[in-house]
Amino acid sequence: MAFFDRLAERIAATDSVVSVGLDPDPDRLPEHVTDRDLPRWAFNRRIIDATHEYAAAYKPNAAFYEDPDGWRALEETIAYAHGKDVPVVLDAKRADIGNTARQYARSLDPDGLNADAITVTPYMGRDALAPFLNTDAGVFVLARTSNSGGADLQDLELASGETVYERVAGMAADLQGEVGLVVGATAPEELETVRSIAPNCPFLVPGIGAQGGDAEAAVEYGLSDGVGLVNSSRGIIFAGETASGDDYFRAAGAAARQLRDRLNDSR
Ligand SMILES: O=c1ccn([C@@H]2O[C@H](COP(=O)(O)O)[C@@H](O)[C@H]2O)c(=O)[nH]1
Repeated sequence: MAFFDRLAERIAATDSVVSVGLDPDPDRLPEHVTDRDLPRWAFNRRIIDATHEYAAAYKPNAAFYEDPDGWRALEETIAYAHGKDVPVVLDAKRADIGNTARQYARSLDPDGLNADAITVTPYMGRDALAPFLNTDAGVFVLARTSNSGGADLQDLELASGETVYERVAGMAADLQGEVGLVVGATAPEELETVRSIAPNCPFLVPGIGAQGGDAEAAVEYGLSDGVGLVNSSRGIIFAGETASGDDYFRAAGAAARQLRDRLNDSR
């Protein structure tokens, strides 16, 4: 089944558009997982157990797994999320010349990492995105990112009068495939603009919680026909930082539930 149909089913089943970001920063892992064989996997497993009923998706950022043990932890994490029926968006911000992009796209293959969707960067243009598009997997194209430097290039005005991020949104909306857009909740006006350019694209909206973005705008503009994802990573997985033992993970579950409920107030 195509990614956004599966995501729609998951959103309906959980009544949630929350994407739980699995970014297990080694410097912030609780002591009781650091002595395990694969601490990031041990941590993610407990987080998934605590949050899956509120999770429309999980979003591991590849940056937190870029070493041999990390890759094993990521494989285990994705398989475990699938065991709970939760789709996984690999936030890897890939794309490259064709033969290289084809290798990156293996992250979406069942005999690769088996992620359900991936984030890609539009900077190299359409051909660099093509290898990600001819499958049922979801492809979220970075349009207007949540960091302050996102404005440096993405807000530049082109000779046509449109901004770079508007051009990216238009290009992505024209692509064939399971295409969505990444637009940060820290840029609510840009969120509204991108929604008007790409009315049928589901958005992946990071930047709420730790980055202080606008959760209400994320819901108002992030969803297309009810489908889209609003991500929080540190705000959920480290919600229990001052707690210990099982309370640590209970706090993550409570944070995911509270975010679901808060977002649902605006749906
Ligand atoms: O524009 C973007 C694109 C990606 N991200 C990623 O989302 C999470 C956000 O984490 P928080 O802890 O909720 O701030 C993280 O993996 C980022 O790399 C983003 O923030 N903004």
